[in-house]
Amino acid sequence: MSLFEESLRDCNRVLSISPKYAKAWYRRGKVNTSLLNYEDAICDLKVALDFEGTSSGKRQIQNDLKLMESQSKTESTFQELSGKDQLVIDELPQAKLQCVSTPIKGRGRASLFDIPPASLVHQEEPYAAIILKNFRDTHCHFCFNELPADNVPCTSCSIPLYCSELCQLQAGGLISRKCVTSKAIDDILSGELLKYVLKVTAESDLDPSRECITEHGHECCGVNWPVVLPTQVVLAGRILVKLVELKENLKDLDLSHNYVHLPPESKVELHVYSIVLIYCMQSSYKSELELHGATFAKVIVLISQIKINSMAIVRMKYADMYNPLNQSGNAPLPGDTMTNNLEQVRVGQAIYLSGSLFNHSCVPNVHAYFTSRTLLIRTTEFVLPGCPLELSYGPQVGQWDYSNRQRFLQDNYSFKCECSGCTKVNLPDLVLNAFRCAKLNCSGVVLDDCMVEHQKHKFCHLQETPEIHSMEHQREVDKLMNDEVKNIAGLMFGHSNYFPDIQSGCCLKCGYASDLKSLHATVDEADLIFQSLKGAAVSNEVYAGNGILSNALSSLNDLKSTLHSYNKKLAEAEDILAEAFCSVGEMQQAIDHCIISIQILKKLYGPGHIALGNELVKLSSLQLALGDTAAADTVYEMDNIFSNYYGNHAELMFPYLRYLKRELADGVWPANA
Ligand SMILES: C[S@@+](CC[C@H](N)C(=O)[O-])C[C@H]1O[C@@H](n2cnc3c(N)ncnc32)[C@H](O)[C@@H]1O
Repeated sequence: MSLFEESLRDCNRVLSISPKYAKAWYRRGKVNTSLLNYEDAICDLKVALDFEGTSSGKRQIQNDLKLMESQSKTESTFQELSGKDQLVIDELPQAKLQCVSTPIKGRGRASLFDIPPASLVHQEEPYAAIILKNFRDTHCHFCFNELPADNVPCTSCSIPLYCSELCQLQAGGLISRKCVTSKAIDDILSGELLKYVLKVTAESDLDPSRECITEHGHECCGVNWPVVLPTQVVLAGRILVKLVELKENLKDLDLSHNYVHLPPESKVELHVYSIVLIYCMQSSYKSELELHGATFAKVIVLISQIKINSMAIVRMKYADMYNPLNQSGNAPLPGDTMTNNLEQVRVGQAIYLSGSLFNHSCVPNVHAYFTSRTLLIRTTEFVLPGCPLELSYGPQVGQWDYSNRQRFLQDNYSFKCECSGCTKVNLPDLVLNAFRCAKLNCSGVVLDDCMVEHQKHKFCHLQETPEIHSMEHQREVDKLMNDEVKNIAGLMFGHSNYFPDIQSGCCLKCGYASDLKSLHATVDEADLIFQSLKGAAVSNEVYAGNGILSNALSSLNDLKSTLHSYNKKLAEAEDILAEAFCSVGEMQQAIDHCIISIQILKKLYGPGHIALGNELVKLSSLQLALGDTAAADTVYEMDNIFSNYYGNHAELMFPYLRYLKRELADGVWPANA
């Protein structure tokens, strides 16, 4: 079944009960050979040899040992790809931060000194965390990594599942394994082999200084209420338990909350949930959480604090082909392409007390990610002293337009975003969903009703304080290298007194009026065609002759004559075409469309943004498959982006980076190169 890690743990369990069991050592050696852990495999076989009682058994082990010793000299690709030792990262935040406060955003984090890009500025374990309902059966309830086949359940209620006894123990569970003492085996083994056996059969790798938390303890007494209550309410329960256990029941977590901004029906809901939660917790904490108004009020505030301060713990989801270290343990074959989308999935929800002091920006200068349940925050650009460090709570400029970002932040966090991306005019917001001017040779922007409304809002801001903003706008404009965009922007912001009269359907550059209804109809029609092409590409139903590709190409032309050249829909259409051409083996066409998609995204996000990293993975993979030497530059660019956002953790988070770099270094090109 190729479940090598699981087999290894089974062997360990057997050996902790019966440390002299030669067959289990022999099996362990075989499993370690499959995992290419030759050093351990050789030790396993040596121990097996010492414990083996029969001469035929000893002969067999000796033969295997010889074979393994010669095998271990030839290092394999897979060993390098999965070499976990090389992925152990020991890095602590270096930069000094300060807490600042502004009237609009409240408290926030800022730099004290210059901080170079890719610096780790924050690292924190959660105060409390919980797995999301959809992942209860697939991910470890403590570390949130994917569960192996031999998962370990909670010792009392068997509902939460853990990936190892270590996680079970840290989540407050008990383990039953006995510790093997040297007395039991030192009549046979000595020296290095004795140490090796004791290490393998040790009770657990738990560092005694590490905190063990009764994260779930109170929930398993009686009815399984966490399945029924919303995640945020269960998380509130876990925080209460922690406060009680630390004898700090009355302490306020000092986090901001949105209770006053909530509509009446949401307030009522909060009151009901707080009563239900306290009742549920009575079986474990009757005396600490009394049924009276003060306790309910505390829980109401706590849940509203969780609403705006908790963070989603995310994991990357790869299509099988993407992951060089997939279940089967096979690296992708040379020529395998990685054109599917990489998806981020939210597996858990947690409260990080200091991490929640980072405010939001739609043009963030720091990036948050997670290893296990640890929050890590890294700068993505050079930060000057005193500059606020702001991460994105979800939406970013280039990804969504102004109105969608504002709506998301209002709905989920109850605030009106006042970041620089939302208060200053920026070109991505202008072109992201824009149409193109229908007049010949005009490259102007045409906005529809709702886009006009939002751009007007920003221009009002601009009109109020033109002298402060003009320099900023000039810088914005300079950042964009493309002449066409420079023209549009120059026309709009070039003269400080110029305030264009933005009208829906009219070109901002020449004033020519377009028929918005027919523009929308063309886009809707093309949308349908591209969605069906996408579906066909995913299910491998695109064939050179079935017309679906030529249909999509003609829709692409329609889109090009309707949408502004940097409209995001064009990037998406080019991306779908790249995937479809790849699925029919037309690699050069796939590369060409992929490159155009990336060019558009660069205009929207700016070069070096992580959104481009994923696209560059696709491009480099296609280029490597075709033996295109441009792959070297693409891999270099991709590597820079991932290193900027994930520092030393880049290859740990995205194992295929190592594979792509290695393929490039080895020059593993297909025959037609
Ligand atoms: C997680 S807290 C951040 C810390 C918070 N400023 C404090 O004083 O505790 C999120 C809250 O900060 C404020 N905030 C964060 N980013 C903001 C932004 N870009 N614009 C306006 N308010 C913001 C909002 O009140 C939001 O609900």
